Amino acid sequence: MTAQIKIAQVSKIFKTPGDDVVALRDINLEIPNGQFVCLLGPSGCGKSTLLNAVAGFSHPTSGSITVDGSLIKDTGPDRGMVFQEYALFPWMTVEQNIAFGLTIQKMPQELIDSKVAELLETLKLVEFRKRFPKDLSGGMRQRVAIARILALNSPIMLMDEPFGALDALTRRSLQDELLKIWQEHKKTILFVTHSIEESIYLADRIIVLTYRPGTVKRDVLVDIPRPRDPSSAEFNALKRELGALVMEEQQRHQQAELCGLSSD
Ligand SMILES: Nc1ncnc2c1ncn2[C@@H]1O[C@H](COP(=O)(O)OP(=O)(O)OP(=O)(O)O)[C@@H](O)[C@H]1O
Repeated sequence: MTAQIKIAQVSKIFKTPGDDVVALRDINLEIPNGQFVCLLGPSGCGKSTLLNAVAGFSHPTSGSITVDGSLIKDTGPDRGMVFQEYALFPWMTVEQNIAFGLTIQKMPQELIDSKVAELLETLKLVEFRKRFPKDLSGGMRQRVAIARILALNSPIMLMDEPFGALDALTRRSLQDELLKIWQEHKKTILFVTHSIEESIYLADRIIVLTYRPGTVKRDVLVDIPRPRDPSSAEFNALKRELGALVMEEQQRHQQAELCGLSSD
């Protein structure tokens, strides 16, 4: 399956009692099939707002988002979302959580069973299949969340800081698994992070956003062969370059907060 996301002149304004918050302004992005794209920027620059608009959870105030030429009006099976907070059903076991979307689609039971068995294998969850989410570590829960999205076979995976709450080792091992899955299943991935290192480790392309309003500050193609070595010179050169860009936005954020405080 193939997909292409086209974001054209997208702006998003949140109306609040005090003020209007311009979260995104005139975002233009074209994401080809199979590209791994990271949205990078400090807190509040609109990363989640943009991802939610692509997911169809909320609508842009102006502009349009299309997938394969069709306007996004709602959520859809072509776009699977993985959140930071492991959105699993607590009353279902691991295998029931993974099977959920397929059951809803009324897939024949033998097909569901074989699909779930394959995903349990891929995500190294076989021995945990009868457990409930509360009896799993954060890393395990996130594996289940990823398996659940893969079960639906969405050509596009939308991921909102999925590894943000994990320790460094678990995070690296899930990043490696995600890269493997992405290469094997040829997904298009839009991945939100505020970790510069994570974005360089994972992405084909990094979109740095400005702080309020969120606009595209830099569109960077990452031309480093995989597997990428975070201690290599080219990795560190890019890290410094992106670090300077993100820092500028971080400072704008702090200044905006200080101005807000002094006007209180
Ligand atoms: N429902 C809402 N109502 C009002 N303002 C909102 C709403 N949702 C987001 N915002 C504002 O829009 C801006 C962008 O928020 P968003 O959550 O997209 O940023 P982010 O880059 O994902 O940040 P973080 O990394 O902290 O999640 C922020 O200033 C935020 O306060």
